[in-house]
Parts: sequence; structure tokens; C-alpha cells
Amino acid sequence: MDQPIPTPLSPATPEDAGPIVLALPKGRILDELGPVLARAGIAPASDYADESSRRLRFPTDDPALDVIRVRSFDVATFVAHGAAQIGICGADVLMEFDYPEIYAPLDLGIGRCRVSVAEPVDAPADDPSRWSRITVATKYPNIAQRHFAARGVQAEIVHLNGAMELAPSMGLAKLIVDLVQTGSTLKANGLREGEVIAHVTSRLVVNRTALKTRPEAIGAWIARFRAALAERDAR
Ligand SMILES: Nc1ncnc2c1ncn2[C@@H]1O[C@H](COP(=O)(O)OP(=O)(O)OP(=O)(O)O)[C@@H](O)[C@H]1O
Ligand SMILES: O=P(O)(O)OC[C@H]1O[C@H](OP(=O)(O)OP(=O)(O)O)[C@H](O)[C@@H]1O
Repeated sequence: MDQPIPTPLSPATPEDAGPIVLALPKGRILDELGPVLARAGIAPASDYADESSRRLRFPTDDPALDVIRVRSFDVATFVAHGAAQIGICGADVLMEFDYPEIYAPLDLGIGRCRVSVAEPVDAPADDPSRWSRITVATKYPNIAQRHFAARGVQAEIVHLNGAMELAPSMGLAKLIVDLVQTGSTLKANGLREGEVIAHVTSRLVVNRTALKTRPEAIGAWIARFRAALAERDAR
């Protein structure tokens, strides 16, 4: 009697698992990333950097690698869940989510900025250690909460997705926690930078399970990015 053909529950070999998926963030990191990707030998078959395109997943000239283009915060989510095996995102995003499934082996040295507390320039000088509660507008609720909790202050978070700088003058919050690079956005909105919570650069991130199940393929990509950075930094 013929044996029934078993339905595969998981791919027999890593090659059967399909191409490795690299999640790239839309926006400013993508602009800075182009030369690093080129040095790493990643040439998307279509124009992944054309943000007017409605396409979100792109083949590359390597059949074993596809690229997806998603929001910066979502890079971490795709990689943490293993939908993408590797990705690139800011350390701010990694700090905010703190996903145990993500391993960040390489600092790409791009997207340099900091996560800082800011307040109105005309705010009276005040000693934060005397506060018990404070309202904070931010798109980083976990970072902000942890920062103030470590100082014994309970932060009431107003969660915004952008334009945090408007919050103090419009009575939404006393402070903001946001990214600062040149400081011009703060200045243009009557704010000044206070404590720097963290310095930020973009990182190569990897799903830990994928690294265990496909160590050669993913290890090879980490090595290619490492070599690309060394070549860039040697110039
Ligand atoms: N002013 C800045 N200077 C340098 N790097 C920055 C700056 N702002 C953001 N970044 C870095 O770029 C990442 C993406 O920021 P960007 O502003 O492009 O996207 P976003 O506006 O947060 O995303 P979305 O449009 O999806 O909400 C941030 O997570 C951070 O690591
Ligand atoms: O210190 P600066 O050089 O002024 O940079 C800081 C600004 O850059 C980021 O905003 P972005 O330009 O990404 O706009 P968005 O928050 O609306 O996405 C950040 O949220 C700040 O608003």
C-alpha cells in the first residue's frame, strides 16, 4: 500500500524557506542607507527608494534576498515576529520596543540624533527631582516612562505620532520627549533641549530564531554589511 505523503509543516532545508527578507525603513534613513546597501551588494531589481511607488516588496538581483519598505517603527515589529529576518532601524525604535527576539549586531553610524527631553524656553527653572508627576507628549511612551520612573517621577503620557513640539504651547503636556539632531525644530517652536536620554544611530537588526535556523545565510549578510561599513569607513 502506498504511504501517504506527509504534508510538510516546516521547510525541509533552509533554502526551501524562501528568500531572506530585509526590512528597510521609509524616510530619512533610507536616503542615507543607499551607499551602504550598494557596498553590501544589494541591488533591488526595481526602485525600492522611489517612495511614490505603491509597491512594498521588491525582489533584488539576488534571488535569495527580497526587500520590503515599511515604517521605521514597523521594521522592528516585522523582524521581531520573524516576518522579515533582517532589517535596519534606529536605536530609538529598539529602545522603545525592547523586543527580546531582536539581536542588533551592527551600528551603521547613520541616522545620528538623540532622544531628549525638551521644555518651553520660558519655563521657570525647576528641579525635576521635586516633581511627583509630569505630563509628557511623545511617540516614545516606554522610553519616556522608564526615564522619568528612574527619577521617581510618574509620567502621564500623551501619545502623539508627530508634531510633539506643539504640545507644550497648546496645553497638551508640560514636556516632550523627542528626537533632536540640529535642534532647529525645537528652536522654531519655542522649546529648548533638556536632558539627553540616549544617543541614536541606525542598526542592522536580526531575528534571533532566524539566526539559529538559517545561520549561514544570515551570518553571510551580517558579514557583508560589516565589510561594507569597514570599506566605507576606510575611505
Ligand atoms: N532629525 C533626525 N536626524 C537624524 N536621524 C533621525 C532624525 N529624525 C529621525 N531620525 C532617525 O530616523 C528614524 C526614522 O525617522 P523618520 O523621521 O524618517 O520617520 P518617522 O517620521 O518617525 O516615521 P513615520 O513617517 O513612519 O512616522 C528614527 O527612528 C531615527 O532613528
Ligand atoms: O533637531 P532637528 O534637526 O530639527 O531634527 C528633529 C526633528 O526630526 C524629526 O522629525 P522629522 O523631520 O522626521 O519629522 P516627523 O517627526 O514629522 O516625521 C524629529 O521628530 C524632530 O521633529
